[in-house]
Amino acid sequence: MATECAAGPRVLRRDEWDTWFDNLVRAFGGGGSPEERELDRSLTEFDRSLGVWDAGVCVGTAGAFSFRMTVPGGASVPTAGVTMVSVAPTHRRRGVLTSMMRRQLEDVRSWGEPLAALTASEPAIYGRFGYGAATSQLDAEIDTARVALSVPDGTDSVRVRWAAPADVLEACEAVYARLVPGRPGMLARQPGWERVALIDPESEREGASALQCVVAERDGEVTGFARYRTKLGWGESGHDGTVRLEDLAALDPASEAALWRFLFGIDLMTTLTVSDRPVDDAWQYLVSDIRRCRPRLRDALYVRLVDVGAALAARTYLVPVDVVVEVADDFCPWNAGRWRLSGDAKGASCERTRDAADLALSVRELGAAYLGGVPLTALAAAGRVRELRAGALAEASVAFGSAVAPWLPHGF
Ligand SMILES: CC(=O)SCCNC(=O)CCNC(=O)[C@H](O)C(C)(C)COP(=O)(O)OP(=O)(O)OC[C@H]1O[C@@H](n2cnc3c(N)ncnc32)[C@H](O)[C@@H]1OP(=O)(O)O
Repeated sequence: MATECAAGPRVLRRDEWDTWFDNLVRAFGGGGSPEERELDRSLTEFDRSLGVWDAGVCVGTAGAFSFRMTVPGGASVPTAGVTMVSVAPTHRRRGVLTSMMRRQLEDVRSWGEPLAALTASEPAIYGRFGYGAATSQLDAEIDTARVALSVPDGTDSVRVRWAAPADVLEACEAVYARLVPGRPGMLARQPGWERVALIDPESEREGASALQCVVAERDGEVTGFARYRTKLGWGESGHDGTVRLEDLAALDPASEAALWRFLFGIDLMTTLTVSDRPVDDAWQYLVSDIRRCRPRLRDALYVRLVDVGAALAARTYLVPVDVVVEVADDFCPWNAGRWRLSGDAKGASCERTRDAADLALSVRELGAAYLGGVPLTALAAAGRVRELRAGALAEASVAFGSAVAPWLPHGF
């Protein structure tokens, strides 16, 4: 009965983790390998995890990793990485999730973290809690037998070397760390998270090989890496294998191109599948036939401004902007009202004001636009942003942009 959960969400104790996690596994329909379970246990931040209990049985789970996320301008902003959300099938649609989201956002605010972010199992769930879809991911299925790649000057000076993923992890992490400040949405690596990339249970491979790795090197220095799998296939006309890219990062265009050239050219493979890539990923501009790459977009990172003033002041703006925004936020009423945002490419301030509003929007739209991946003009065209002073929409929309597409390289 709903009344038995009246105590509401409370912080998870260490000795409760197994039953708490079992609820999560059941809610997701089962699955997961022992390796992944142990990794999830080690990454759980107990004092930031909530459970709901009914007559001694766990019926609700939610966690909030302590991440730092890059925002436009390059600042690394404390961000609650909302995760492991589940409600027992026996207790759904009674407000258990709502109670956890309410408690969690109050906690995040009290920790002084201006942002919360998540990837959603279903896009319909989190808008009501003020999360906006802020990034898209690019997926593609590239016909490498027919699509050619033209690489930039300097590519031949990059050496591509095979390596066991664990042996080069440190060098790959160094590449990742150098890229983090340059792209909104990227997360600074927290201790333990480097292991996520190496978890490779056979049960999750779907018939493909174990994880492979190549590094790009110039003058003995690692300048990029790609992790991938191969799956051999034979059709009536011969080989028909697939390369499945898991992860790729590079510090310069030639290293990037060298890695893509390697992936396009593996013998016996005719398809390269890529997923979770940034929408401005470089390979799209190297290929001879983008149509045969079958690119697709999907919603990826959802962002919630937990403290509107601090969040808007933490990023920079592509062009000078001075606007008053009227924010609606029923779920976190401390954000509601008018804010004057003044900023440029060097910095910004965002303070409460009694001045007349130039734009009106909900905190969900602000979350969608925050990383610069969704134009305010597009949201206005959908009726989600209202312009109250002529010219304010164009001014703010350009200012909120990002020179580099925001991207979350991995889920959490
Ligand atoms: C960040 C992450 O971890 S994402 C993972 C989320 N978890 C899952 O997908 C696991 C499987 N699903 C579940 O565990 C549950 O269905 C949950 C967590 C999605 C929802 O939990 P519930 O306790 O049923 O949600 P709650 O009762 O608070 O619902 C609040 C509102 O959201 C709506 N809602 C809840 N789930 C969904 C959904 N999947 N799709 C659409 N609407 C939904 C409800 O209808 C309700 O709407 P209302 O306020 O208009 O009445």
